[in-house]
Amino acid sequence: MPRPSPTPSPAPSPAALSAHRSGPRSAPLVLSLGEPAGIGPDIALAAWARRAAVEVPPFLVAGDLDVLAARARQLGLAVPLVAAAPEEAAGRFGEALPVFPAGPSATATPGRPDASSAPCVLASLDAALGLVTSGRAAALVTNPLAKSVMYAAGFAFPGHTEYLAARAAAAGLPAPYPVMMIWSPLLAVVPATIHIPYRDVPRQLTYDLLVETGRIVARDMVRRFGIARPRLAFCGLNPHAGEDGTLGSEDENVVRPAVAALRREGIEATGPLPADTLFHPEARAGYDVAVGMYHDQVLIPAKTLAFHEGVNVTLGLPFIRTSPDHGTAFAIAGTGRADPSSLMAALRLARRLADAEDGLRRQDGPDQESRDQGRRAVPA
Ligand SMILES: NC(=O)C1=CN([C@@H]2O[C@H](COP(=O)(O)OP(=O)(O)OC[C@H]3O[C@@H](n4cnc5c(N)ncnc54)[C@H](O)[C@@H]3O)[C@@H](O)[C@H]2O)C=CC1
Ligand SMILES: NCC(=O)COP(=O)(O)O
Repeated sequence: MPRPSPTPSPAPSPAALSAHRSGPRSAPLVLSLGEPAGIGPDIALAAWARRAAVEVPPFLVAGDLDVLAARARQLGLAVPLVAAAPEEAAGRFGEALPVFPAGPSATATPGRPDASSAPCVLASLDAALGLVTSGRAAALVTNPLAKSVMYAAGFAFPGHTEYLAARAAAAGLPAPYPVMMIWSPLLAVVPATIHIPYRDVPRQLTYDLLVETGRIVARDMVRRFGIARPRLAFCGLNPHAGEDGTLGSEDENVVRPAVAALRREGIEATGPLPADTLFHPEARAGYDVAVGMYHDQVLIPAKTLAFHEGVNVTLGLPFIRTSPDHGTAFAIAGTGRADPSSLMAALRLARRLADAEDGLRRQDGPDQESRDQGRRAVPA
Protein backbone atom coordinates (compact mmCIF):
# COMPACT_ATOMS: atom_id res chain seq x y z
CA MET A 1 0.00 0.00 0.00
CA PRO A 2 1.43 3.45 -0.88
CA ARG A 3 2.31 5.47 2.19
CA PRO A 4 -0.16 8.36 2.58
CA SER A 5 1.40 11.74 2.99
CA PRO A 6 -0.65 13.93 5.34
CA THR A 7 -0.92 17.28 3.66
CA PRO A 8 -2.45 20.29 5.38
CA SER A 9 -5.17 21.77 3.19
CA PRO A 10 -3.95 25.05 1.71
CA ALA A 11 -6.77 27.14 0.21
CA PRO A 12 -8.46 29.93 2.21
CA SER A 13 -12.23 29.82 2.28
CA PRO A 14 -14.03 33.15 1.85
CA ALA A 15 -17.07 31.71 3.62
CA ALA A 16 -14.92 30.80 6.58
CA LEU A 17 -13.29 34.22 6.63
CA SER A 18 -16.61 36.01 6.86
CA ALA A 19 -18.17 33.56 9.32
CA HIS A 20 -15.99 34.87 12.15
CA ARG A 21 -18.82 37.30 12.88
CA SER A 22 -20.75 34.67 14.79
CA GLY A 23 -20.07 35.03 18.49
CA PRO A 24 -18.34 32.17 20.33
CA ARG A 25 -21.02 32.10 23.01
CA SER A 26 -23.54 30.84 20.45
CA ALA A 27 -21.09 28.47 18.82
CA PRO A 28 -20.42 24.87 19.89
CA LEU A 29 -17.05 23.29 20.64
CA VAL A 30 -15.44 21.24 17.91
CA LEU A 31 -13.64 17.97 18.69
CA SER A 32 -11.13 16.41 16.32
CA LEU A 33 -11.35 12.65 15.86
CA GLY A 34 -7.72 11.90 16.76
CA GLU A 35 -6.09 8.56 15.97
CA PRO A 36 -8.97 6.31 14.82
CA ALA A 37 -7.28 3.14 16.10
CA GLY A 38 -6.99 4.68 19.57
CA ILE A 39 -9.56 5.59 22.20
CA GLY A 40 -10.56 8.94 20.68
CA PRO A 41 -13.79 7.56 19.16
CA ASP A 42 -14.59 5.65 22.38
CA ILE A 43 -14.31 8.70 24.64
CA ALA A 44 -16.15 11.00 22.20
CA LEU A 45 -19.10 8.59 22.18
CA ALA A 46 -18.92 8.05 25.96
CA ALA A 47 -18.76 11.80 26.66
CA TRP A 48 -21.89 12.34 24.58
CA ALA A 49 -23.64 9.42 26.29
CA ARG A 50 -22.95 11.00 29.70
CA ARG A 51 -23.80 14.56 28.61
CA ALA A 52 -26.77 15.00 30.91
CA ALA A 53 -25.38 13.25 33.98
CA VAL A 54 -22.12 15.19 34.16
CA GLU A 55 -22.74 18.45 32.31
CA VAL A 56 -20.93 18.17 29.01
CA PRO A 57 -21.18 21.31 26.86
CA PRO A 58 -22.46 20.84 23.30
CA PHE A 59 -19.77 19.76 20.84
CA LEU A 60 -19.53 18.33 17.37
CA VAL A 61 -16.91 15.94 16.06
CA ALA A 62 -15.10 16.86 12.86
CA GLY A 63 -14.20 13.76 10.90
CA ASP A 64 -15.32 10.47 9.53
CA LEU A 65 -18.82 9.50 10.69
CA ASP A 66 -18.26 5.84 9.72
CA VAL A 67 -15.40 5.48 12.22
CA LEU A 68 -17.68 6.66 15.03
CA ALA A 69 -20.58 4.49 13.88
CA ALA A 70 -18.38 1.38 13.73
CA ARG A 71 -16.93 2.05 17.19
CA ALA A 72 -20.39 2.62 18.67
CA ARG A 73 -21.46 -0.77 17.26
CA GLN A 74 -18.34 -2.47 18.61
CA LEU A 75 -18.88 -0.95 22.06
CA GLY A 76 -22.61 -1.67 22.03
CA LEU A 77 -23.32 2.00 22.65
CA ALA A 78 -26.63 3.38 21.39
CA VAL A 79 -25.29 6.74 20.26
CA PRO A 80 -27.20 8.19 17.31
CA LEU A 81 -24.99 10.21 14.98
CA VAL A 82 -26.12 13.07 12.80
CA ALA A 83 -24.23 14.93 10.10
CA ALA A 84 -24.49 18.58 11.05
CA ALA A 85 -23.01 22.01 10.47
CA PRO A 86 -21.73 23.80 13.58
CA GLU A 87 -24.67 26.17 13.44
CA GLU A 88 -27.05 23.19 13.94
CA ALA A 89 -24.93 21.34 16.48
CA ALA A 90 -26.23 22.80 19.73
CA GLY A 91 -29.82 22.24 18.64
CA ARG A 92 -29.18 18.60 17.68
CA PHE A 93 -26.87 17.72 20.60
CA GLY A 94 -29.64 16.60 22.92
CA GLU A 95 -30.77 13.81 20.56
CA ALA A 96 -27.64 12.83 18.65
CA LEU A 97 -23.90 13.35 18.48
CA PRO A 98 -23.36 15.89 15.69
CA VAL A 99 -20.61 15.09 13.19
CA PHE A 100 -19.14 17.57 10.73
CA PRO A 101 -18.12 15.22 7.92
CA ALA A 102 -14.49 15.77 6.99
CA GLY A 103 -11.83 13.85 5.20
CA PRO A 104 -11.23 10.29 4.13
CA SER A 105 -12.30 7.23 6.08
CA ALA A 106 -9.83 5.24 8.17
CA THR A 107 -9.21 1.54 7.76
CA ALA A 108 -7.07 0.79 10.84
CA THR A 109 -8.80 -1.40 13.42
CA PRO A 110 -8.92 -0.45 17.12
CA GLY A 111 -5.60 -1.11 18.81
CA ARG A 112 -3.75 -1.72 15.54
CA PRO A 113 -2.54 1.63 14.25
CA ASP A 114 -0.98 2.06 10.85
CA ALA A 115 0.13 5.01 8.80
CA SER A 116 -2.92 4.78 6.53
CA SER A 117 -4.89 6.65 9.22
CA ALA A 118 -2.77 9.79 9.01
CA PRO A 119 -4.77 11.55 6.25
CA CYS A 120 -8.00 10.92 8.19
CA VAL A 121 -6.43 12.31 11.38
CA LEU A 122 -5.09 15.38 9.67
CA ALA A 123 -8.27 16.09 7.68
CA SER A 124 -10.27 16.01 10.91
CA LEU A 125 -7.80 18.29 12.69
CA ASP A 126 -7.69 20.77 9.81
CA ALA A 127 -11.47 20.85 9.50
CA ALA A 128 -11.81 21.47 13.23
CA LEU A 129 -9.13 24.16 13.09
CA GLY A 130 -10.92 25.84 10.20
CA LEU A 131 -14.18 25.89 12.15
CA VAL A 132 -12.60 27.47 15.20
CA THR A 133 -10.50 30.09 13.43
CA SER A 134 -13.50 31.14 11.36
CA GLY A 135 -15.64 31.54 14.50
CA ARG A 136 -18.07 28.77 13.56
CA ALA A 137 -16.87 26.84 16.60
CA ALA A 138 -16.03 28.46 19.92
CA ALA A 139 -12.97 26.40 20.76
CA LEU A 140 -10.94 23.45 19.53
CA VAL A 141 -10.69 20.25 21.57
CA THR A 142 -8.36 17.63 20.14
CA ASN A 143 -8.48 13.91 20.67
CA PRO A 144 -5.06 12.27 20.95
CA LEU A 145 -3.13 11.33 17.87
CA ALA A 146 -0.31 8.80 17.77
CA LYS A 147 2.83 10.78 17.17
CA SER A 148 4.75 7.81 15.78
CA VAL A 149 1.95 7.07 13.27
CA MET A 150 1.93 10.67 12.12
CA TYR A 151 5.73 10.87 11.91
CA ALA A 152 5.81 7.67 9.86
CA ALA A 153 3.41 9.29 7.41
CA GLY A 154 5.53 12.41 7.06
CA PHE A 155 3.95 14.72 9.66
CA ALA A 156 6.74 17.19 10.41
CA PHE A 157 5.61 18.57 13.77
CA PRO A 158 6.29 17.16 17.26
CA GLY A 159 2.58 17.32 18.18
CA HIS A 160 -0.64 19.32 18.03
CA THR A 161 0.91 22.14 20.04
CA GLU A 162 3.53 23.01 17.46
CA TYR A 163 1.31 22.19 14.45
CA LEU A 164 -1.49 24.49 15.53
CA ALA A 165 0.90 27.36 16.17
CA ALA A 166 2.51 26.89 12.77
CA ARG A 167 -0.86 26.83 11.00
CA ALA A 168 -2.03 29.94 12.81
CA ALA A 169 1.19 31.80 12.01
CA ALA A 170 1.01 30.73 8.36
CA ALA A 171 -2.46 32.24 8.15
CA GLY A 172 -1.24 35.54 9.59
CA LEU A 173 -2.83 35.06 13.00
CA PRO A 174 -0.76 36.15 16.00
CA ALA A 175 0.81 32.99 17.46
CA PRO A 176 4.05 34.07 19.09
CA TYR A 177 5.07 30.79 20.66
CA PRO A 178 2.96 27.78 21.71
CA VAL A 179 3.15 26.86 25.38
CA MET A 180 1.87 23.52 26.69
CA MET A 181 0.06 23.55 30.00
CA ILE A 182 -1.40 20.54 31.81
CA TRP A 183 -4.12 21.92 34.03
CA SER A 184 -6.30 20.44 36.74
CA PRO A 185 -7.92 21.95 39.83
CA LEU A 186 -5.02 20.41 41.83
CA LEU A 187 -2.04 21.50 39.77
CA ALA A 188 -1.13 23.44 36.64
CA VAL A 189 2.23 22.81 35.01
CA VAL A 190 4.10 24.04 31.95
CA PRO A 191 7.11 22.27 30.43
CA ALA A 192 9.39 24.97 28.99
CA THR A 193 10.88 22.52 26.52
CA ILE A 194 8.34 20.07 25.13
CA HIS A 195 8.87 17.13 22.80
CA ILE A 196 12.63 16.95 22.45
CA PRO A 197 15.23 14.35 23.40
CA TYR A 198 16.74 14.80 26.87
CA ARG A 199 20.20 15.31 25.49
CA ASP A 200 18.94 18.48 23.75
CA VAL A 201 17.31 20.04 26.83
CA PRO A 202 20.28 22.02 28.23
CA ARG A 203 21.04 23.49 24.80
CA GLN A 204 17.43 24.50 24.09
CA LEU A 205 16.83 25.88 27.57
CA THR A 206 17.68 29.49 26.95
CA TYR A 207 17.06 32.73 28.80
CA ASP A 208 14.86 33.94 25.92
CA LEU A 209 12.79 30.74 25.93
CA LEU A 210 12.13 30.97 29.66
CA VAL A 211 11.29 34.69 29.61
CA GLU A 212 8.93 34.29 26.64
CA THR A 213 7.31 31.23 28.22
CA GLY A 214 6.83 33.10 31.50
CA ARG A 215 5.26 36.07 29.75
CA ILE A 216 2.80 33.91 27.82
CA VAL A 217 1.83 31.91 30.88
CA ALA A 218 1.32 35.06 32.97
CA ARG A 219 -0.71 36.77 30.25
CA ASP A 220 -2.99 33.80 29.59
CA MET A 221 -3.50 33.09 33.29
CA VAL A 222 -4.74 36.66 33.71
CA ARG A 223 -6.72 36.96 30.52
CA ARG A 224 -8.10 33.48 30.07
CA PHE A 225 -8.08 31.96 33.55
CA GLY A 226 -9.00 35.13 35.45
CA ILE A 227 -6.14 34.98 37.97
CA ALA A 228 -5.30 38.62 38.69
CA ARG A 229 -1.68 38.07 39.82
CA PRO A 230 -0.57 34.59 38.78
CA ARG A 231 2.35 33.12 40.73
CA LEU A 232 4.81 31.19 38.58
CA ALA A 233 7.25 28.77 40.24
CA PHE A 234 10.22 27.85 38.04
CA CYS A 235 11.84 24.47 38.65
CA GLY A 236 15.58 24.12 38.49
CA LEU A 237 17.05 21.86 35.86
CA ASN A 238 19.55 20.07 38.08
CA PRO A 239 19.13 18.24 41.40
CA HIS A 240 18.53 20.73 44.24
CA ALA A 241 18.25 23.48 41.61
CA GLY A 242 21.98 23.16 41.04
CA GLU A 243 23.00 23.52 44.73
CA ASP A 244 24.32 27.07 44.26
CA GLY A 245 26.01 26.24 41.00
CA THR A 246 27.89 23.20 42.27
CA LEU A 247 25.59 20.68 40.55
CA GLY A 248 25.38 22.18 37.08
CA SER A 249 25.47 25.73 35.82
CA GLU A 250 22.08 26.17 34.09
CA ASP A 251 20.13 27.08 37.21
CA GLU A 252 22.36 30.04 38.04
CA ASN A 253 23.21 31.09 34.50
CA VAL A 254 19.88 30.64 32.73
CA VAL A 255 16.92 30.06 35.04
CA ARG A 256 17.73 32.62 37.74
CA PRO A 257 18.35 35.53 35.31
CA ALA A 258 15.15 34.69 33.41
CA VAL A 259 13.12 34.69 36.63
CA ALA A 260 14.71 38.02 37.61
CA ALA A 261 13.80 39.51 34.23
CA LEU A 262 10.18 38.40 34.62
CA ARG A 263 10.07 39.94 38.11
CA ARG A 264 11.34 43.24 36.69
CA GLU A 265 8.38 43.12 34.29
CA GLY A 266 6.04 42.79 37.26
CA ILE A 267 5.38 39.06 36.89
CA GLU A 268 5.31 37.15 40.16
CA ALA A 269 7.95 34.54 39.31
CA THR A 270 10.13 32.57 41.72
CA GLY A 271 12.96 30.12 41.21
CA PRO A 272 14.92 28.16 40.36
CA LEU A 273 13.35 25.83 42.93
CA PRO A 274 14.27 22.19 43.56
CA ALA A 275 11.72 20.22 41.54
CA ASP A 276 11.66 17.21 43.86
CA THR A 277 9.99 19.18 46.66
CA LEU A 278 7.69 21.38 44.59
CA PHE A 279 4.64 19.13 44.32
CA HIS A 280 3.56 18.22 47.85
CA PRO A 281 0.38 19.98 49.01
CA GLU A 282 2.02 22.77 51.03
CA ALA A 283 4.37 23.62 48.18
CA ARG A 284 1.52 23.62 45.65
CA ALA A 285 -0.34 26.16 47.74
CA GLY A 286 2.46 28.65 47.05
CA TYR A 287 2.02 28.99 43.27
CA ASP A 288 -0.52 28.88 40.47
CA VAL A 289 1.67 27.34 37.76
CA ALA A 290 4.87 25.29 38.02
CA VAL A 291 7.15 25.83 35.04
CA GLY A 292 9.34 22.80 34.43
CA MET A 293 12.50 22.65 32.41
CA TYR A 294 11.54 19.49 30.52
CA HIS A 295 8.46 17.44 29.73
CA ASP A 296 8.53 14.65 32.33
CA GLN A 297 9.74 16.88 35.18
CA VAL A 298 6.27 18.40 35.44
CA LEU A 299 4.01 16.03 33.50
CA ILE A 300 4.77 13.17 35.90
CA PRO A 301 3.44 15.00 38.98
CA ALA A 302 0.51 16.44 36.98
CA LYS A 303 -0.62 13.06 35.62
CA THR A 304 0.05 11.27 38.89
CA LEU A 305 -2.06 13.68 40.90
CA ALA A 306 -4.92 14.10 38.44
CA PHE A 307 -4.75 11.76 35.44
CA HIS A 308 -8.47 11.67 34.74
CA GLU A 309 -9.09 15.32 35.63
CA GLY A 310 -6.09 16.70 33.74
CA VAL A 311 -6.46 18.84 30.63
CA ASN A 312 -3.81 19.79 28.13
CA VAL A 313 -4.25 23.47 27.19
CA THR A 314 -2.17 25.28 24.61
CA LEU A 315 -1.37 28.83 25.70
CA GLY A 316 -0.17 31.52 23.32
CA LEU A 317 -2.51 30.58 20.47
CA PRO A 318 -5.01 33.05 19.02
CA PHE A 319 -7.83 30.58 19.77
CA ILE A 320 -8.71 28.18 22.59
CA ARG A 321 -7.35 24.64 22.31
CA THR A 322 -7.68 21.95 24.95
CA SER A 323 -7.22 18.19 24.90
CA PRO A 324 -7.39 15.23 27.25
CA ASP A 325 -4.04 14.83 29.04
CA HIS A 326 -3.66 11.20 27.95
CA GLY A 327 -2.74 9.52 24.70
CA THR A 328 -4.26 6.98 22.36
CA ALA A 329 -4.26 4.05 24.83
CA PHE A 330 -4.23 1.48 22.02
CA ALA A 331 -4.47 -1.49 24.38
CA ILE A 332 -7.97 -0.53 25.50
CA ALA A 333 -9.39 0.97 22.28
CA GLY A 334 -12.73 -0.61 21.45
CA THR A 335 -12.96 -2.47 24.78
CA GLY A 336 -15.24 -0.10 26.71
CA ARG A 337 -12.53 0.48 29.34
CA ALA A 338 -11.56 4.00 28.22
CA ASP A 339 -12.51 6.61 30.81
CA PRO A 340 -13.87 9.78 29.15
CA SER A 341 -13.31 11.99 32.23
CA SER A 342 -10.26 13.82 30.91
CA LEU A 343 -12.02 14.55 27.61
CA MET A 344 -15.07 15.81 29.48
CA ALA A 345 -12.80 18.03 31.61
CA ALA A 346 -11.20 19.31 28.39
CA LEU A 347 -14.62 20.12 26.94
CA ARG A 348 -15.73 21.92 30.10
CA LEU A 349 -12.50 23.92 30.33
CA ALA A 350 -12.69 24.85 26.65
CA ARG A 351 -16.22 26.14 27.19
CA ARG A 352 -15.18 28.12 30.24
CA LEU A 353 -12.20 29.70 28.48
CA ALA A 354 -14.20 30.48 25.34
CA ASP A 355 -16.92 32.17 27.36
CA ALA A 356 -14.31 34.20 29.25
CA GLU A 357 -12.71 35.23 25.97
CA ASP A 358 -16.09 36.20 24.60
CA GLY A 359 -16.79 38.33 27.66
CA LEU A 360 -13.45 40.11 27.24
CA ARG A 361 -14.12 40.73 23.58
CA ARG A 362 -17.41 42.35 24.45
CA GLN A 363 -15.70 44.46 27.13
CA ASP A 364 -13.04 45.51 24.62
CA GLY A 365 -15.90 46.95 22.60
CA PRO A 366 -16.82 47.30 18.96
CA ASP A 367 -13.27 48.23 17.85
CA GLN A 368 -11.93 44.91 19.01
CA GLU A 369 -14.89 43.07 17.51
CA SER A 370 -14.27 44.61 14.12
CA ARG A 371 -10.55 43.80 14.40
CA ASP A 372 -11.53 40.20 15.15
CA GLN A 373 -13.76 40.14 12.10
CA GLY A 374 -10.78 41.17 10.02
CA ARG A 375 -8.70 38.28 11.35
CA ARG A 376 -7.68 35.67 8.86
CA ALA A 377 -9.11 32.24 9.41
CA VAL A 378 -6.94 29.18 8.99
CA PRO A 379 -8.37 27.41 5.95
CA ALA A 380 -10.02 24.07 6.56
N1 LIG B 1 -2.46 15.00 22.76
C1 LIG B 1 -1.99 13.95 22.14
O1 LIG B 1 -2.19 13.80 20.94
C2 LIG B 1 -1.22 12.91 22.89
C3 LIG B 1 -0.80 11.78 22.21
N2 LIG B 1 -0.10 10.82 22.86
C4 LIG B 1 0.26 9.64 22.05
O2 LIG B 1 -0.43 8.50 22.56
C5 LIG B 1 0.32 7.34 22.25
C6 LIG B 1 0.35 6.41 23.46
O3 LIG B 1 1.02 7.08 24.52
P1 LIG B 1 1.24 6.49 25.97
O4 LIG B 1 2.47 7.08 26.49
O5 LIG B 1 1.09 5.01 25.95
O6 LIG B 1 0.11 7.14 26.87
P2 LIG B 1 -1.44 6.83 27.02
O7 LIG B 1 -1.99 7.99 27.75
O8 LIG B 1 -2.06 6.51 25.71
O9 LIG B 1 -1.55 5.52 27.93
C7 LIG B 1 -0.91 5.44 29.18
C8 LIG B 1 -1.69 4.46 30.10
O10 LIG B 1 -2.88 5.08 30.54
C9 LIG B 1 -4.03 4.34 30.14
N3 LIG B 1 -5.04 5.30 29.72
C10 LIG B 1 -4.83 6.39 28.93
N4 LIG B 1 -5.98 7.04 28.75
C11 LIG B 1 -6.92 6.38 29.42
C12 LIG B 1 -8.33 6.56 29.61
N5 LIG B 1 -8.98 7.60 29.06
N6 LIG B 1 -9.01 5.67 30.35
C13 LIG B 1 -8.37 4.63 30.91
N7 LIG B 1 -7.05 4.39 30.79
C14 LIG B 1 -6.34 5.26 30.04
C15 LIG B 1 -3.55 3.45 29.00
O11 LIG B 1 -4.35 2.30 28.86
C16 LIG B 1 -2.12 3.18 29.41
O12 LIG B 1 -2.12 2.14 30.38
C17 LIG B 1 1.70 7.81 21.78
O13 LIG B 1 1.74 7.65 20.39
C18 LIG B 1 1.72 9.28 22.09
O14 LIG B 1 2.39 10.04 21.14
C19 LIG B 1 0.22 10.91 24.18
C20 LIG B 1 -0.18 12.02 24.90
C21 LIG B 1 -0.94 13.09 24.31
N1 LIG C 1 2.59 14.69 26.61
C1 LIG C 1 1.61 15.56 26.12
C2 LIG C 1 1.47 15.41 24.68
O1 LIG C 1 2.13 14.61 24.08
C3 LIG C 1 0.52 16.29 24.00
O2 LIG C 1 1.08 16.79 22.84
P1 LIG C 1 0.24 17.69 21.82
O3 LIG C 1 -0.20 16.77 20.75
O4 LIG C 1 -0.85 18.31 22.57
O5 LIG C 1 1.23 18.68 21.32
